[in-house]
Amino acid sequence: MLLMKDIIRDGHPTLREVAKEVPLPPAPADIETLKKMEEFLKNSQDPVISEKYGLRGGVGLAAPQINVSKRMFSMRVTDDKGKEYNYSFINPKIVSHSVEKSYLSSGEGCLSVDRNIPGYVVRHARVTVKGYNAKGEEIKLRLRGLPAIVFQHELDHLNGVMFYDHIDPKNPFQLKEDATPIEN
Ligand SMILES: CC(C)(C)[C@H](NC(=O)Nc1cc(F)cc(F)c1)C(=O)N(CC(=O)NO)CC1CCCC1
Ligand SMILES: [Zn+2]
Repeated sequence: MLLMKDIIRDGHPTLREVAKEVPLPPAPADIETLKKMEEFLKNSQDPVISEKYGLRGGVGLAAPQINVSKRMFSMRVTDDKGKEYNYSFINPKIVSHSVEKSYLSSGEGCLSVDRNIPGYVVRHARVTVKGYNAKGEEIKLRLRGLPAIVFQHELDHLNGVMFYDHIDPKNPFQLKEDATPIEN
């Protein structure tokens, strides 16, 4: 099982690489990697297992964070209506997005960043996304709220972008046009 020691931290060059497209249908090794990422998120959200192994409660994990520079990530998050989004994406893309913006009112963190970085990360409020699952089937979803934020945060990792790249150090809590806060 993946542990926190398997997650590379800010400063590791892989986090700044543009990850490579995954050939389809996915190879067994890639499917195995995705399964381990899904398992990590599940374990990290389990009160007993996360406590026993010291896992931070993760809602998303991108392959570059375990030093695999490939375009895939897993997300495991519930929206404000209690709908679960447990998806692993291979070669994910945003195909369209809203003009409106939103942000986590508590700011963002990252499993690969061991310090608090205050500030708002303004993202698209709604995104239409597509990718492939571990079976190589196309997935197309419309996301909003926390699932939309998680998708965009994980996609950034595939492009070598960290959440704090979006924060203006001179005015970290500045809000461009009326962005909608997502409370958590
Ligand atoms: C880094 C950590 C704080 C563990 C973060 N968890 C998180 O934000 N949980 C959360 C947020 C809510 F808004 C409501 C709720 F119920 C739980 C996380 O997993 N990630 C994943 C990550 O680092 N992926 O690379 C960071 C999140 C920041 C915004 C989206 C993902
Ligand atoms: Zn992250």
